[in-house]
Amino acid sequence: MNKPGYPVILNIAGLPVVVVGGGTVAARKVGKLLEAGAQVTVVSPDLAPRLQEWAGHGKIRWLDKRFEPGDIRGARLVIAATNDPQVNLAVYNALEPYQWINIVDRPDLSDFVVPTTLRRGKLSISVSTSGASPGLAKQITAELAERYDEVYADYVDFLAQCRLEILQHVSDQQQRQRLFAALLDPVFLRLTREGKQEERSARYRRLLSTAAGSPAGSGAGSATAEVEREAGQDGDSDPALKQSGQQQSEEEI
Ligand SMILES: C[C@@]1(CC(=O)O)C2=NC(=C\c3[nH]c(c(CCC(=O)O)c3CC(=O)O)Cc3[nH]c(c(CC(=O)O)c3CCC(=O)O)/C=C3\N/C(=C\2)[C@@H](CCC(=O)O)[C@]3(C)CC(=O)O)/[C@H]1CCC(=O)O
Ligand SMILES: NC(=O)c1ccc[n+]([C@@H]2O[C@H](COP(=O)([O-])OP(=O)(O)OC[C@H]3O[C@@H](n4cnc5c(N)ncnc54)[C@H](O)[C@@H]3O)[C@@H](O)[C@H]2O)c1
Repeated sequence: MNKPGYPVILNIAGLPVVVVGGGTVAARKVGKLLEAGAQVTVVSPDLAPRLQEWAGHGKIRWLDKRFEPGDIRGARLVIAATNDPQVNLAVYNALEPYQWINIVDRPDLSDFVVPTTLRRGKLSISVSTSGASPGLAKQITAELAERYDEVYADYVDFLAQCRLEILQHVSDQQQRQRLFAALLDPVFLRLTREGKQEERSARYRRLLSTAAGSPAGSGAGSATAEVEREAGQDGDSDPALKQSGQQQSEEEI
């Protein structure tokens, strides 16, 4: 890869992936593939302990043999992860045009490289140096792990739920954008961190009722009321918010 590449999150669930090699690096790649729900086959005359465990539990298919070109037939993704550059090159040469390959010792020939990824529920933070320094990518991810801690999993679920409700029930575009921006007020993260889910929810309802009351929101008023009815809560409208119609900072709310 000479260019920075095109970052994506692949939906690989249920699709066949072949990993050639059964060492430490192969085990790391397989771990991420299993998290994504891929159907993994490992081709190798031996397996690292984690791979042995997965094979023992039927989580991966193991072909106990040295690589041959027919082993990658039908795979959507292929990972060449042996410690023998000639074998890795042989895997590359066996590819069909529709197959995408990651060669762990040849980023220059690879169709894709794997970033480090920090996961917090639905939040994924991936870091890549495009092969320049995988160690640095790992270090930066460790720093981000402190800043974006486990609380973010619940916080992102909350944002997703609110966003879905707003998309379903608020038809006015400007009104939606204002609500989405207001949802990102740090107060919602703080309340999540403090375990105050009820207060968080009340504030969200207040935000909705404010939107319903503001002049720009008049077109969305009934829809917003519908969201509140469904949630079984009254909108506790906040006059300060109603007046400004702007996103409020944590101090202002
Ligand atoms: C991010 C991560 C994801 C993963 O593998 O899941 C990943 N490498 C990780 C760790 C790591 N890799 C290496 C070290 C030792 C320190 C060092 O050398 O820096 C460490 C650190 C450690 O292990 O602690 C050595 C290394 N890596 C590559 C080569 C070959 C070469 O460069 O030619 C060599 C030299 C081998 C040799 O000695 O000859 C190549 C690749 N490694 C990549 C990904 C891709 C580019 C990623 C990017 O920069 O964006 C790329 C191009 C291809 C690919 O594998 O996709 C994972 C972090 C997992 C985590 O978060 O824990
Ligand atoms: N991309 C990365 O993140 C990264 C990190 C470190 C090292 N590396 C590179 O990855 C290579 C593998 O590292 P490792 O620590 O997993 O090595 P390892 O020695 O632990 O494992 C190598 C595996 O390849 C298998 N193998 C060898 N020949 C084979 C063949 N013909 N067919 C099938 N399987 C075969 C071995 O049986 C073994 O299971 C290293 O040589 C290095 O070049 C890449």
